[in-house]
Amino acid sequence: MVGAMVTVVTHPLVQHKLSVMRDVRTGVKEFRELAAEVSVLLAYEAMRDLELAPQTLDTPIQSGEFPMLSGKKLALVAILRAGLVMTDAIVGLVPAAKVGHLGMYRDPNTLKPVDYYNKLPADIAERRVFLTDPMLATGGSASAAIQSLKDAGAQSIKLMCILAAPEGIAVIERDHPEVEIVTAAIDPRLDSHGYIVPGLGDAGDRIYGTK
Ligand SMILES: O=P(O)(O)OC[C@H]1O[C@H](OP(=O)(O)OP(=O)(O)O)[C@H](O)[C@@H]1O
Ligand SMILES: O=c1cc[nH]c(=O)[nH]1
Ligand SMILES: [Mg+2]
Repeated sequence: MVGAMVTVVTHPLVQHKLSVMRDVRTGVKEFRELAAEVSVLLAYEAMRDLELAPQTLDTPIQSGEFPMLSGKKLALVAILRAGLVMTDAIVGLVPAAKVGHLGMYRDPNTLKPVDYYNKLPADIAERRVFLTDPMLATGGSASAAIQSLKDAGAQSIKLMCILAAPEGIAVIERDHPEVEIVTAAIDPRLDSHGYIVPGLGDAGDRIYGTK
């Protein structure tokens, strides 16, 4: 734990995979696969507090009471494009989750997020929401996405990212202090173009090969 609301997943597998993602020599296919693997490992931590309730069932040997997921249902929401690789991977762990999409790109001049799509589960107010975006840089995109979720009625939101900058964390803590952040690492700073330093480059471009 760094601040009260930020969890850095320091597991060696996560840290190793993130370092390979950072490597400029890592190609699109491997980068995308690693992003998916890291996302599942982040979800393992982000979902640590899911509720369990005992259920009676029969094993082939004997009946008994065993813990099963209970409580609020889940929603995974991707900030497009790059968050999509994360929800696609995590939904394999929690197949009953509904998946929402928020289309948003960062204007390269103003660094402000531009909305272009919003499709969320109709019952999002009743679900625990895990919002995904690999990069939390200035925090503008994630903060706007969280606001869209709140406007749609979401009550419980966790933000999952692969890499965060202190500036982005500060914006989320300022705008949405109740939102927990789960990340694989916090890098020292942003550059003058709003890129995380040392970072891993442009996540969307590295996932989809668009540069
Ligand atoms: O914290 P911020 O300063 O808002 O920056 C982070 C955003 O920038 C990237 O998306 P981008 O705008 O490149 O869109 P893309 O995913 O479609 O490539 C990234 O995936 C985040 O959504
Ligand atoms: O470093 C950064 C910052 C924003 N978006 C990215 O994809 N990478
Ligand atoms: Mg991008």
